[in-house]
Amino acid sequence: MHFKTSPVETYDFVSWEDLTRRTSESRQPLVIANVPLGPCLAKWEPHYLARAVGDRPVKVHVSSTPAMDFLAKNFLYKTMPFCEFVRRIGEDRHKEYFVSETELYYLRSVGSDRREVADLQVQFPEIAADFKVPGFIPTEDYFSSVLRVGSDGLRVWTHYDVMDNVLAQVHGRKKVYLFSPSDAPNLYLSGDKSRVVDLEEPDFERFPLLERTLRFECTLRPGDVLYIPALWFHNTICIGPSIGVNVFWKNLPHSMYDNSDVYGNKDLVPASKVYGSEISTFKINGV
Ligand SMILES: O=C(O)CCC(=O)C(=O)O
Ligand SMILES: [Fe+2]
Repeated sequence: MHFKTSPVETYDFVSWEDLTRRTSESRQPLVIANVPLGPCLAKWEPHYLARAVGDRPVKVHVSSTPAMDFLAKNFLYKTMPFCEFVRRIGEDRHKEYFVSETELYYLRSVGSDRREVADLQVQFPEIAADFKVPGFIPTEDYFSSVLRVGSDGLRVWTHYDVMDNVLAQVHGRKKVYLFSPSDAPNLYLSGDKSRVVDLEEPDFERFPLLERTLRFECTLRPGDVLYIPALWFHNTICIGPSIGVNVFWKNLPHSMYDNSDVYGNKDLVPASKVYGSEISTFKINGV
Protein backbone atom coordinates (compact mmCIF):
# COMPACT_ATOMS: atom_id res chain seq x y z
CA MET A 1 0.00 0.00 0.00
CA HIS A 2 1.18 3.49 -0.61
CA PHE A 3 -0.02 7.03 -1.17
CA LYS A 4 0.55 9.51 -3.93
CA THR A 5 3.31 12.02 -3.39
CA SER A 6 4.19 15.33 -4.98
CA PRO A 7 7.11 17.73 -4.51
CA VAL A 8 6.22 21.19 -3.20
CA GLU A 9 6.72 23.75 -5.99
CA THR A 10 10.01 25.59 -5.61
CA TYR A 11 11.03 29.04 -6.89
CA ASP A 12 14.11 31.15 -6.54
CA PHE A 13 13.56 34.35 -4.61
CA VAL A 14 12.87 37.27 -6.95
CA SER A 15 11.27 39.98 -4.81
CA TRP A 16 8.80 40.35 -1.94
CA GLU A 17 6.17 41.60 -4.41
CA ASP A 18 6.59 38.41 -6.44
CA LEU A 19 5.99 36.35 -3.29
CA THR A 20 2.92 38.34 -2.30
CA ARG A 21 1.47 37.63 -5.72
CA ARG A 22 2.34 33.93 -5.71
CA THR A 23 1.05 33.23 -2.19
CA SER A 24 -2.19 35.18 -2.58
CA GLU A 25 -2.93 33.66 -5.98
CA SER A 26 -2.28 30.02 -5.24
CA ARG A 27 -2.73 29.43 -1.50
CA GLN A 28 -0.70 26.28 -2.07
CA PRO A 29 2.53 25.50 -0.24
CA LEU A 30 5.63 26.93 -1.92
CA VAL A 31 9.35 26.70 -1.26
CA ILE A 32 11.25 29.88 -2.02
CA ALA A 33 15.00 29.35 -2.27
CA ASN A 34 17.78 31.86 -1.57
CA VAL A 35 15.67 34.24 0.47
CA PRO A 36 17.58 37.21 1.98
CA LEU A 37 17.01 36.31 5.64
CA GLY A 38 19.83 38.53 6.92
CA PRO A 39 23.04 37.86 8.88
CA CYS A 40 21.53 34.79 10.58
CA LEU A 41 22.42 32.74 7.49
CA ALA A 42 26.13 33.34 8.02
CA LYS A 43 26.07 33.49 11.82
CA TRP A 44 23.64 31.04 13.34
CA GLU A 45 25.01 27.67 14.41
CA PRO A 46 24.84 26.11 17.87
CA HIS A 47 28.08 27.65 19.27
CA TYR A 48 27.17 31.15 18.13
CA LEU A 49 23.67 30.92 19.62
CA ALA A 50 25.06 29.56 22.89
CA ARG A 51 27.50 32.48 23.21
CA ALA A 52 24.98 35.12 22.14
CA VAL A 53 22.05 34.01 24.29
CA GLY A 54 23.92 32.51 27.26
CA ASP A 55 22.39 30.62 30.13
CA ARG A 56 18.86 32.01 30.21
CA PRO A 57 16.46 29.12 31.04
CA VAL A 58 14.28 27.75 28.23
CA LYS A 59 11.55 25.12 28.29
CA VAL A 60 12.29 22.37 25.78
CA HIS A 61 10.72 19.13 24.62
CA VAL A 62 12.79 16.06 25.59
CA SER A 63 12.02 12.84 23.75
CA SER A 64 13.54 9.37 23.98
CA THR A 65 12.24 8.57 20.48
CA PRO A 66 12.70 10.69 17.34
CA ALA A 67 8.97 10.80 16.58
CA MET A 68 7.30 13.11 19.08
CA ASP A 69 3.59 12.35 19.39
CA PHE A 70 1.53 15.10 21.04
CA LEU A 71 -1.57 12.91 21.43
CA ALA A 72 0.34 10.01 23.03
CA LYS A 73 2.49 12.51 25.03
CA ASN A 74 5.66 10.46 24.55
CA PHE A 75 7.93 13.38 25.52
CA LEU A 76 8.59 15.60 28.52
CA TYR A 77 8.95 19.35 28.98
CA LYS A 78 12.15 20.30 30.82
CA THR A 79 13.75 23.63 31.60
CA MET A 80 17.48 24.10 31.06
CA PRO A 81 19.95 26.89 30.29
CA PHE A 82 19.76 27.82 26.61
CA CYS A 83 23.52 27.28 26.11
CA GLU A 84 23.27 23.79 27.63
CA PHE A 85 20.33 22.99 25.33
CA VAL A 86 22.18 23.97 22.14
CA ARG A 87 25.28 22.07 23.30
CA ARG A 88 23.18 18.91 23.73
CA ILE A 89 21.63 19.36 20.27
CA GLY A 90 25.06 18.59 18.79
CA GLU A 91 25.73 15.44 20.88
CA ASP A 92 24.96 11.87 19.80
CA ARG A 93 25.16 10.62 23.38
CA HIS A 94 24.67 12.72 26.48
CA LYS A 95 26.61 12.38 29.73
CA GLU A 96 23.74 14.04 31.54
CA TYR A 97 20.20 13.23 30.46
CA PHE A 98 16.55 12.98 31.64
CA VAL A 99 15.29 9.78 30.00
CA SER A 100 18.03 8.23 27.89
CA GLU A 101 21.57 9.00 26.75
CA THR A 102 20.36 9.30 23.14
CA GLU A 103 17.35 11.52 23.93
CA LEU A 104 16.46 14.27 21.47
CA TYR A 105 15.57 17.90 22.17
CA TYR A 106 13.32 20.49 20.59
CA LEU A 107 12.74 24.15 21.31
CA ARG A 108 9.60 25.92 20.15
CA SER A 109 10.08 29.35 21.68
CA VAL A 110 7.19 30.72 23.73
CA GLY A 111 6.31 33.89 25.60
CA SER A 112 7.29 34.37 29.24
CA ASP A 113 3.74 33.65 30.42
CA ARG A 114 0.67 31.91 29.00
CA ARG A 115 -0.59 35.11 27.39
CA GLU A 116 2.61 36.33 25.74
CA VAL A 117 3.06 35.48 22.08
CA ALA A 118 6.42 34.14 20.82
CA ASP A 119 8.39 37.06 19.42
CA LEU A 120 12.08 36.81 18.62
CA GLN A 121 12.59 40.51 19.49
CA VAL A 122 11.11 40.02 22.96
CA GLN A 123 12.44 36.61 24.02
CA PHE A 124 15.72 36.58 22.05
CA PRO A 125 16.76 40.24 21.69
CA GLU A 126 20.48 39.26 21.35
CA ILE A 127 19.88 37.50 18.03
CA ALA A 128 16.62 38.99 16.75
CA ALA A 129 18.30 41.58 14.53
CA ASP A 130 20.14 38.77 12.68
CA PHE A 131 16.84 37.53 11.25
CA LYS A 132 14.98 39.66 8.72
CA VAL A 133 11.26 38.96 8.83
CA PRO A 134 10.23 38.10 5.26
CA GLY A 135 9.20 41.44 3.75
CA PHE A 136 5.95 40.34 2.18
CA ILE A 137 4.13 39.92 5.50
CA PRO A 138 1.92 43.00 6.11
CA THR A 139 3.19 44.64 9.34
CA GLU A 140 -0.33 45.09 10.71
CA ASP A 141 -1.06 41.35 10.26
CA TYR A 142 2.16 40.04 11.84
CA PHE A 143 1.38 37.69 14.75
CA SER A 144 4.45 35.83 16.04
CA SER A 145 8.01 34.76 15.29
CA VAL A 146 9.02 31.41 16.73
CA LEU A 147 12.56 30.08 17.14
CA ARG A 148 12.67 26.35 16.27
CA VAL A 149 15.77 24.36 17.23
CA GLY A 150 15.90 20.58 17.14
CA SER A 151 18.20 17.54 17.36
CA ASP A 152 19.06 15.48 14.31
CA GLY A 153 16.11 13.21 13.45
CA LEU A 154 13.59 14.95 15.72
CA ARG A 155 10.10 14.81 14.26
CA VAL A 156 7.18 17.11 15.08
CA TRP A 157 3.71 15.55 14.94
CA THR A 158 1.28 16.18 12.07
CA HIS A 159 -0.91 19.22 12.77
CA TYR A 160 -2.36 22.35 11.24
CA ASP A 161 -2.35 25.98 12.36
CA VAL A 162 -5.05 28.55 11.67
CA MET A 163 -2.80 31.34 10.40
CA ASP A 164 -0.64 31.67 7.31
CA ASN A 165 2.95 30.86 8.11
CA VAL A 166 6.43 30.94 6.65
CA LEU A 167 8.99 28.47 7.96
CA ALA A 168 12.50 29.78 7.34
CA GLN A 169 15.43 27.37 7.50
CA VAL A 170 18.60 28.98 8.82
CA HIS A 171 21.00 26.14 9.77
CA GLY A 172 20.88 22.42 9.00
CA ARG A 173 18.09 20.95 6.92
CA LYS A 174 14.49 19.98 7.52
CA LYS A 175 12.25 17.51 5.73
CA VAL A 176 8.62 18.62 5.64
CA TYR A 177 5.53 16.61 4.67
CA LEU A 178 2.28 18.43 3.99
CA PHE A 179 -1.32 17.54 3.24
CA SER A 180 -4.11 19.72 1.93
CA PRO A 181 -7.03 20.56 4.26
CA SER A 182 -9.18 18.53 1.86
CA ASP A 183 -7.35 15.41 3.13
CA ALA A 184 -8.65 16.03 6.68
CA PRO A 185 -11.16 13.13 6.52
CA ASN A 186 -8.28 10.74 5.74
CA LEU A 187 -5.82 11.83 8.40
CA TYR A 188 -7.33 10.37 11.61
CA LEU A 189 -7.61 13.70 13.39
CA SER A 190 -8.03 14.54 17.01
CA GLY A 191 -8.64 18.29 17.01
CA ASP A 192 -5.89 19.96 14.99
CA LYS A 193 -3.53 16.97 15.27
CA SER A 194 -3.33 13.70 13.36
CA ARG A 195 -2.85 10.31 15.01
CA VAL A 196 -0.51 9.50 12.13
CA VAL A 197 2.93 10.55 13.26
CA ASP A 198 5.14 8.50 10.95
CA LEU A 199 4.54 9.71 7.42
CA GLU A 200 7.64 8.07 5.96
CA GLU A 201 6.60 4.48 6.53
CA PRO A 202 3.05 4.87 7.78
CA ASP A 203 1.07 1.97 9.18
CA PHE A 204 -1.45 1.52 6.34
CA GLU A 205 -3.10 -1.42 8.13
CA ARG A 206 -4.00 0.83 11.02
CA PHE A 207 -4.64 3.94 8.89
CA PRO A 208 -6.03 2.64 5.55
CA LEU A 209 -7.62 5.98 4.56
CA LEU A 210 -4.11 7.38 4.16
CA GLU A 211 -4.04 5.72 0.77
CA ARG A 212 -6.50 8.35 -0.44
CA THR A 213 -4.21 11.24 0.46
CA LEU A 214 -1.66 13.17 -1.54
CA ARG A 215 1.52 13.75 0.48
CA PHE A 216 3.43 16.87 -0.51
CA GLU A 217 7.10 16.92 0.45
CA CYS A 218 10.18 19.14 0.43
CA THR A 219 13.58 19.40 2.09
CA LEU A 220 14.48 22.87 3.33
CA ARG A 221 18.09 24.04 3.17
CA PRO A 222 19.53 27.20 4.77
CA GLY A 223 17.98 30.20 3.00
CA ASP A 224 14.85 28.27 2.01
CA VAL A 225 11.47 29.50 3.16
CA LEU A 226 8.38 27.29 3.09
CA TYR A 227 5.01 29.00 2.82
CA ILE A 228 2.50 26.90 4.81
CA PRO A 229 -1.02 28.19 4.11
CA ALA A 230 -3.41 28.22 7.08
CA LEU A 231 -5.07 24.83 7.70
CA TRP A 232 -2.51 22.81 5.71
CA PHE A 233 -1.24 19.83 7.71
CA HIS A 234 2.48 19.61 8.26
CA ASN A 235 5.01 17.26 9.85
CA THR A 236 8.70 18.13 10.12
CA ILE A 237 11.93 16.16 10.60
CA CYS A 238 15.27 17.77 11.45
CA ILE A 239 18.16 16.57 9.30
CA GLY A 240 21.22 17.36 11.38
CA PRO A 241 20.90 19.86 14.22
CA SER A 242 18.38 22.30 12.80
CA ILE A 243 17.77 26.00 13.48
CA GLY A 244 14.95 28.01 11.94
CA VAL A 245 12.29 30.61 12.60
CA ASN A 246 8.67 30.59 11.58
CA VAL A 247 6.46 33.64 11.32
CA PHE A 248 2.68 33.47 11.63
CA TRP A 249 0.42 36.23 10.36
CA LYS A 250 -3.30 36.92 10.24
CA ASN A 251 -4.33 36.41 6.65
CA LEU A 252 -8.04 36.87 7.48
CA PRO A 253 -9.88 39.80 9.14
CA HIS A 254 -8.51 40.01 12.68
CA SER A 255 -11.92 39.56 14.32
CA MET A 256 -11.91 35.95 13.06
CA TYR A 257 -9.10 34.92 15.42
CA ASP A 258 -9.48 33.86 19.04
CA ASN A 259 -7.86 36.60 21.17
CA SER A 260 -6.54 34.12 23.72
CA ASP A 261 -4.63 32.10 21.11
CA VAL A 262 -0.87 32.49 21.55
CA TYR A 263 0.06 29.53 19.32
CA GLY A 264 -1.93 30.38 16.20
CA ASN A 265 -3.74 27.04 16.30
CA LYS A 266 -7.10 27.66 18.00
CA ASP A 267 -10.24 27.37 15.93
CA LEU A 268 -11.35 30.56 14.23
CA VAL A 269 -14.16 32.32 16.10
CA PRO A 270 -16.93 31.30 13.65
CA ALA A 271 -15.77 27.64 13.77
CA SER A 272 -15.68 27.43 17.55
CA LYS A 273 -19.18 28.92 17.72
CA VAL A 274 -20.36 26.00 15.59
CA TYR A 275 -18.40 23.20 17.27
CA GLY A 276 -18.55 24.36 20.88
CA SER A 277 -15.71 24.94 23.29
CA GLU A 278 -14.79 21.31 24.01
CA ILE A 279 -12.96 21.03 20.70
CA SER A 280 -10.84 24.08 21.40
CA THR A 281 -9.65 22.66 24.71
CA PHE A 282 -7.50 20.15 22.78
CA LYS A 283 -5.37 22.95 21.63
CA ILE A 284 -3.35 24.08 24.56
CA ASN A 285 0.39 23.59 24.25
CA GLY A 286 0.23 23.21 20.49
CA VAL A 287 3.04 23.93 18.08
O1 LIG B 1 9.69 23.37 12.02
C1 LIG B 1 9.11 22.79 12.91
O2 LIG B 1 9.72 22.10 13.70
C2 LIG B 1 7.63 22.91 13.05
C3 LIG B 1 7.14 24.06 12.27
C4 LIG B 1 5.68 24.34 12.42
O3 LIG B 1 4.91 23.59 12.97
C5 LIG B 1 5.17 25.59 11.86
O4 LIG B 1 5.96 26.34 11.23
O5 LIG B 1 3.97 25.86 12.04
FE1 LIG C 1 2.83 24.30 12.74
